[in-house]
Amino acid sequence: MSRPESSLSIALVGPGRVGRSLLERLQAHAPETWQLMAVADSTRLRRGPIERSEWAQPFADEAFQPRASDRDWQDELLRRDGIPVLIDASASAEVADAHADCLARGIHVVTANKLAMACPSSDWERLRAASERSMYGISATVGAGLPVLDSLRELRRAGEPVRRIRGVLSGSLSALSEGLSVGRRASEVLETLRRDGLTEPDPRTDLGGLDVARKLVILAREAGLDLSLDALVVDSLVPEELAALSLDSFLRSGAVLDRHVAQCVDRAPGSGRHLAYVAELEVDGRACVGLRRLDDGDSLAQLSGQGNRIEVTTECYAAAPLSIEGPGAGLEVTALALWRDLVRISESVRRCR
Ligand SMILES: NC(=O)C1=CN([C@@H]2O[C@H](COP(=O)(O)OP(=O)(O)OC[C@H]3O[C@@H](n4cnc5c(N)ncnc54)[C@H](OP(=O)(O)O)[C@@H]3O)[C@@H](O)[C@H]2O)C=CC1
Ligand SMILES: N[C@@H](CC=O)C(=O)O
Repeated sequence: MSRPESSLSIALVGPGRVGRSLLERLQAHAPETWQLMAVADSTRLRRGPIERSEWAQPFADEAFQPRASDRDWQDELLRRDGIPVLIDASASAEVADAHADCLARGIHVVTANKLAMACPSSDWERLRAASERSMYGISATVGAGLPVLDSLRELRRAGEPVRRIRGVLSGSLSALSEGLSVGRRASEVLETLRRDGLTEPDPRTDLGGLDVARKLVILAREAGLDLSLDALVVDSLVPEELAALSLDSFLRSGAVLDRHVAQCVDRAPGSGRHLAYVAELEVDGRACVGLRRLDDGDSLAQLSGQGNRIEVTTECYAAAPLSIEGPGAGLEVTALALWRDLVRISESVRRCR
């Protein structure tokens, strides 16, 4: 006998490229019992319940207000009968800071935003403890939903210690490395990647290695290893003189970027003919991310497009690492990862009834 769907009361923060893709999916496929109770961007708030026909365009009419306190709509989510869920599809530190509070108050959180999971060590214990109170869906934060975080969590629960993680963790840098290998200019490749929704809102977060560093911290934490951003060696592809410019000025500085990236390519460690931006973590805590020249036989040299590959070495997976490969960025795969976490919350609540 099929049981009724759980009713979810959803608030979505960050209806940008990823957020809109998810809203379209929700509008088309969410069970009737799911309600959209709030949508907020950096300045606007639309309170619900919102008519389903308007989910994909929540700010299309004037039915929104300036965004003030989030506490009000969070309180309302908690007062409703449905299961309260916050979806964070922003890249905002302010929204990330609210994850631990929401989880501690009984609001489940589903996020594409990596900032909370990659927080400083001093904040980590609080977030970890809060995520035992409510469900924390983080599948979208690494590999755009490739099943790597689930695998690491299961290895940890099974008592199988992780010794090493190595991989290509950025879809945009994977595609950039491929473009550079065949002689394309960095600025030209970057423009296409931005248009296709593969970069961070500010692509310097990708080029500077910070996005990859955050993902490595998230992988390490999910594997039960102690790593924080300040312990990582990060090789940046962003020239210093472009680091503090406004986004528009940075995007107009293609020639400077191209010269700098060409120097980074010349200086990249290794002797092979394949370029890749590689993340490495050893069990003793040594961790680095940077551009490398890889030999033909290297498994990471075989990637194309926005391909990611994550290799996990454990005692059982010693001779050959556990390897997970697939597209590591993209609006639809990321929205699908968020959707899968929502379905997981809905099903797990249904099972507990
Ligand atoms: N693209 C991809 O392949 C993947 C992306 N992600 C993650 O998805 C997230 C979203 O990326 P993307 O959709 O490209 O980003 P966008 O810039 O397109 O959208 C970001 C959204 O967040 C909103 N926002 C910004 N600051 C705040 C704030 N303080 N409070 C509420 N909303 C805010 C923006 O609103 P406003 O317009 O008002 O600023 C906008 O609606 C990022 O964290 C990214 O790392 C994760 C995996 C893969
Ligand atoms: N900008 C990121 C998107 C996913 O996290 C990437 O390039 O991998």
